[in-house]
Amino acid sequence: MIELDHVSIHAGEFSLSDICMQVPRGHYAVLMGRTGRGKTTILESICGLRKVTSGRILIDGVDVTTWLPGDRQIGYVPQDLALFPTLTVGQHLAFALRLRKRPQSEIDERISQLAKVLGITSLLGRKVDALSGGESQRVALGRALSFRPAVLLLDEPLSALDESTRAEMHELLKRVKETTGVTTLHVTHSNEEAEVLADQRFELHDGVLTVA
Ligand SMILES: Nc1ncnc2c1ncn2[C@@H]1O[C@H](COP(=O)(O)OP(=O)(O)OP(=O)(O)O)[C@@H](O)[C@H]1O
Repeated sequence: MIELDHVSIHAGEFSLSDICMQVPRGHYAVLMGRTGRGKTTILESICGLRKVTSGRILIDGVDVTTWLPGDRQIGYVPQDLALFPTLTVGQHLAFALRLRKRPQSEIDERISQLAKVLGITSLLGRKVDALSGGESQRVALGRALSFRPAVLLLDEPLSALDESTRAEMHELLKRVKETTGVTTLHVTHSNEEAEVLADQRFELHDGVLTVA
């Protein structure tokens, strides 16, 4: 479960006040709203990349407001993906598990399982710089899911893709939702995406978050 309890956030001149949100465990929620309204700011606060000035953030009932990002068990796919140019696809899938000092046999098994689910087995040895947009999205999603996070945050993951790749990614995200049951918050501008994927829809307008 993701819970924002009367959260306020300041970023330079921009601020959000008294934001409340609840995404029950296993739900797939989308967050919509016009550009510059603070959707990314909310995701960054949930994963700990941005401090909140008041209120609490809870993950599965635990108050993580002051926790470091790495301790929150959150998988995050940022808008620009932030792939590592010097690492291969396989090393991206292994990254979070190596940080957590998981045994090599477990890492190998997880890489092979994830690559199969994401359809990127043939890319495992490739560097990421020459991947297509859809392939890069799959790698970023794999890196975020690798350590079986409690929560997955997706920031406009499909906006740069062509229509048929987007449709493939919708199917993939639906499969991830069904097979992992990970609680997901997905920022999008696409009504179609919301219709295909969402159990729950939030809209952010002029600093007010509403359930649509
Ligand atoms: N570090 C910062 N300093 C000053 N202003 C900031 C900072 N970070 C974000 N902002 C401002 O906060 C506002 C909200 O930005 P944010 O990226 O959260 O919006 P968004 O709803 O995700 O937009 P988009 O749909 O275009 O991605 C914007 O006006 C942005 O310029």
